[in-house]
Amino acid sequence: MTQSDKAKEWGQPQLQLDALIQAMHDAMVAIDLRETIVLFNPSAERLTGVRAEDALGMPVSEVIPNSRLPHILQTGQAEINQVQMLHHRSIVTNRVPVLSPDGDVTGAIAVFRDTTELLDLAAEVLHLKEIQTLLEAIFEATQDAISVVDQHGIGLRINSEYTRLTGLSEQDVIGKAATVDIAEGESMHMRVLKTGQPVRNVSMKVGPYRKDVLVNVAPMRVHDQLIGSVAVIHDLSEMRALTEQLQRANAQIRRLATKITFSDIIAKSPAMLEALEAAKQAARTRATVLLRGESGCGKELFAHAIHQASDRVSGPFLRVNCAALSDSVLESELFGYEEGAFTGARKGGRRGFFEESDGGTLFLDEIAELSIGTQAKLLRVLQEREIIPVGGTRVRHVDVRVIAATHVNLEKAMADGRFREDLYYRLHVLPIAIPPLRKRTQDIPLLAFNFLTRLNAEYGRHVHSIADDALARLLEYAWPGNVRELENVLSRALIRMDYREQIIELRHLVPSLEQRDVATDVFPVLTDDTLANQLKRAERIAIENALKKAHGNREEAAARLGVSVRSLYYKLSRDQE
Ligand SMILES: Nc1ncnc2c1ncn2[C@@H]1O[C@H](COP(=O)(O)OP(=O)(O)OP(=O)(O)O)[C@@H](O)[C@H]1O
Repeated sequence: MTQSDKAKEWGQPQLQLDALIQAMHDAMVAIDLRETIVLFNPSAERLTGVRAEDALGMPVSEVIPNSRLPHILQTGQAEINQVQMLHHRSIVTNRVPVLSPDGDVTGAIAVFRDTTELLDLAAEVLHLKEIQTLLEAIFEATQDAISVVDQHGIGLRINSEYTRLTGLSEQDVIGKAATVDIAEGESMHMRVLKTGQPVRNVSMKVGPYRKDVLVNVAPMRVHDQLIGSVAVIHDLSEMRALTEQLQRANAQIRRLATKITFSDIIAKSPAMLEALEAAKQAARTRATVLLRGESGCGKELFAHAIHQASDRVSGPFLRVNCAALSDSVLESELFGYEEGAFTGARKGGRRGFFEESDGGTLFLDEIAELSIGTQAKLLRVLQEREIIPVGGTRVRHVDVRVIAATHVNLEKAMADGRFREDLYYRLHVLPIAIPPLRKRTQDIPLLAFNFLTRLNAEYGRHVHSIADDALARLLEYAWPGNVRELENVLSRALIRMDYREQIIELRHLVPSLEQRDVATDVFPVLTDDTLANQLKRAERIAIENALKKAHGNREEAAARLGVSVRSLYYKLSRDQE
């Protein structure tokens, strides 16, 4: 047969129909009125496992017992989309009668397809949906921020932790380039998409708040094809804050463990040298000492040094913060209690701080916080050198040197009736005033370099100097938190610095010094003082703020304050006294 003969033959409808039936993915079985199989296509062979030559001419009930085709012959009614089992496979069948042009039933035909694969697929989709729900839950529940981009570096997904950390919402990130969240550093998503390799623990700054973070990014692949990358971002500032706290606590422990002596107290200013001299003299006596000075100016340091230089050095040194405990607890802590003093579980007596420090020194910090009742008891101990434990009657003799400290204006507290006059005079035998740091700026460079030496050792750094403008800022700042604040500011500056930097610049200090706004500055210094002093301090804070806004330019600061430059210079020099 020639090609054109074949083409002609193919033009006949019957041949086309046959070819179609043979090639169909659906199985087809047809019977005549005698219920004999007259059509059995290859898909029917595949589904039933019966060869066409064995099926054709056979009664359908013998080949496919549940075909229901004889029933169709009888009823002449079609059955559409019937689900049934065939050799353990699930199939869907359409059964229709074959009608003559007159409408008589001349046979029946069944078209059926295997739906097992479809059902398996449906189950798989369901399983995938479950996995997706699970992943979504993990995605949102994790405490790490996550961002996902596609193979072109376009943002696909972020979780809510990402928004909390970076301050960027879905609107800012989804559909945008992977670089949108970078404040400092290279986009790790882009690097991973370029190299196909994961990156680990890269530090950078992200978002409008320039959050310090540590980033891990991994490529996402499906069948070896890179389809994007996923980044897990850890908040480094929280970690740093915790590390900082830990280091400070460790430093504090080390300081407590090492004995502090007068040589550890850094002093250059005449006011401080005078206070130091007074403390050295006090150490030679057994008299009660009262240390006065603002918070963080070194009162505890002085107390330690006095004890170390005294003849009680081999005895214990104990500190009680009178502000930290409630009145009743404080009394039993100070004077101890005897068995039965408390009902319930706290049975058995206990020695108080006075007994514990027998032969040594008891440092009573924040003495102005004692209630009037406890003040009376303390006065008795100071006068009689005797204590009576809470709930007890037996008097015990104690040999304790008391060093008291306060940042409160005791004269005013006395005038207000909050501090006993007799106790005031009893404590005031040897008062030592430790000046606030702003009154002794001469000490600042020396203190700063000493702290740097210690902090370098603590943080493994090599910071050796402070830039001129940074030092100038340290000198003009008001230091409401005194030496403790200076120590903290330097410590934060070191943490803020890059590991390679060795000089403290103004920018390393600015955030710490500017974080304190007027309100927090005013409160610690404006309490318990004369009106003149309070006004002076308020004025100083106003000047400080104006200088801050004028970036240290005194002419501009004077203009802002509406005073002459001369008058500003005068006020500044008066504050340095
Ligand atoms: N002259 C100084 N030389 C070296 N370090 C100092 C000096 N003054 C204070 N410091 C340090 O500053 C910090 C605060 O000092 P300290 O605890 O003695 O202050 P304080 O007046 O007792 O504070 P508070 O009233 O808040 O308890 C400490 O770490 C201390 O070592």
